[in-house]
Amino acid sequence: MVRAWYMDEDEGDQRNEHHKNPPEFVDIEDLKKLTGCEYFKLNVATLDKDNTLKKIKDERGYTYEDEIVCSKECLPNYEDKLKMFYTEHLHTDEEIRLVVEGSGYFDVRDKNDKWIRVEVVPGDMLILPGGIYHRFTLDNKNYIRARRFFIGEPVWTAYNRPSDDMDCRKEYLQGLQKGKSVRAS
Ligand SMILES: CSCCC(=O)/C(O)=C/O
Ligand SMILES: [Fe+2]
Repeated sequence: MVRAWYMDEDEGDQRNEHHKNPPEFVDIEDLKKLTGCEYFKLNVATLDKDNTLKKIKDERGYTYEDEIVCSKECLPNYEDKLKMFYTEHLHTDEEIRLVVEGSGYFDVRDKNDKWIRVEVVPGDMLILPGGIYHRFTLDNKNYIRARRFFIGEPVWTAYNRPSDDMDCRKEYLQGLQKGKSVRAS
């Protein structure tokens, strides 16, 4: 099962786990309520043979798909990209990632603006709603390979915080208050 926890305030190495003392874990139902993030566990070995991924894609309208590899060797402008990923930002649309190899951390702000760290490993499909403030970092193993999905033509634009006046941000916050799942704007 995916692991998620509230982060400490330590400014040290972003690739460490950053647990509070004592650790405060967040289960998947609470993650959804607190952030609007959705999660599916898939079997990487049978991904293209079983119907689970296809069903999710069809139901959610994901028509675009590609793959990203984050490693020194494979990611052009590696250092700059990683800095960009770890700068708090939002997107107008969902950010959908399915990890197929390696691992990393997505940090998402909860409804009280606290950081929750979500550890992603192979088989984890994490869906961040449009309008949520978040960031991503590799862990100490420095490698992740993930499939990215999108509804229609992909838009990767990141809007750094503060972007509170954006419609997608306002809609996200309204949806969160009503306890609704928030999707793309
Ligand atoms: C594992 S995917 C790399 C991170 C990324 O694509 C992104 O947009 C972070 O916000
Ligand atoms: Fe992002």
